Amino acid sequence: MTTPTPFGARLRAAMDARGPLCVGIDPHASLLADWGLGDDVAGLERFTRTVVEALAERVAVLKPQSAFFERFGSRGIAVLERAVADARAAGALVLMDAKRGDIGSTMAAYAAAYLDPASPLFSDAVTVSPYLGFGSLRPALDAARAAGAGVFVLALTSNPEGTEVQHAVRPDGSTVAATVLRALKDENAAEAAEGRLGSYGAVVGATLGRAPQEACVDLTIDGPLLAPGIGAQGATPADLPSVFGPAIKNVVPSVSRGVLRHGPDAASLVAAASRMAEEVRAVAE
Ligand SMILES: O=C(O)c1cc(=O)[nH]c(=O)n1[C@@H]1O[C@H](COP(=O)(O)O)[C@@H](O)[C@H]1O
Repeated sequence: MTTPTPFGARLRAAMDARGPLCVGIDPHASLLADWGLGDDVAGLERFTRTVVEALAERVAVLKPQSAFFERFGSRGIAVLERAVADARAAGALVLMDAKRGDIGSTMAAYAAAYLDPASPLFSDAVTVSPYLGFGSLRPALDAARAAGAGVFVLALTSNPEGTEVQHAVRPDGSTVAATVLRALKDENAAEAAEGRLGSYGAVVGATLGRAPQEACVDLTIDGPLLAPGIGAQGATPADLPSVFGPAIKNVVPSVSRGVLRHGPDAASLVAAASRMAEEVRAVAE
């Protein structure tokens, strides 16, 4: 059996070739309505197919938000499966935004769902939540390594409520977020030693302003940093340097509604993503 190319290396190649932008596929009911589509499986299917056809050959990463598919039950999941396969076939990396988190034995089942190449929902990477303890994520971390896939762990999220958990201080004086980031750096050590981007990423909101730099949060995890919050949540690409400092070279800026609101016209979606990619390029260089 051949060893799969690690996710971090595949992501770096995609970022170099296409720019680092991630576009989220978040079929909100309000967006379906704005696009003239029904809030039903047919509308979901049309919305998703339009986004994948417009962007999967262009952007580095597409990030379907599982919740918007789950709300339609098994037929929604079928649309999600198809989107994952079509997007990957067109050359985009698929980051499944599922934010799973559970005890280790259940996490193993989530890993089987998203990180086992035999699964219909197998994705290049998945988002997970570390709030049952970073160690509970071990089955996902191990499954990702075996499959050449990646894991993005919530560290400093874009929403204002996140601070009550993430900024909590542990008995050793470090914050919960810093502990998560340090654990990710350890996971990435082997790939970093070979000079490669690690496969274990952190989620750090683009909305945080200078807070991480002022608090001296160490974002040098040797892996990718997913930065959601651009667009509808108020952040812009121009905010990225002050949030991330020198770690900006590993940032994957993520936008959903800020691009999706330009649909349903495919050319308008492409133009919106291109504008965003250009703004990102201007600040990341
Ligand atoms: O993991 C995520 O993608 C994520 C983490 C975070 O801290 N904040 C955040 O907004 N997200 C997701 O990123 C997307 C943001 O969507 P927009 O606000 O429309 O760009 C949603 O799918 C959120 O679930």
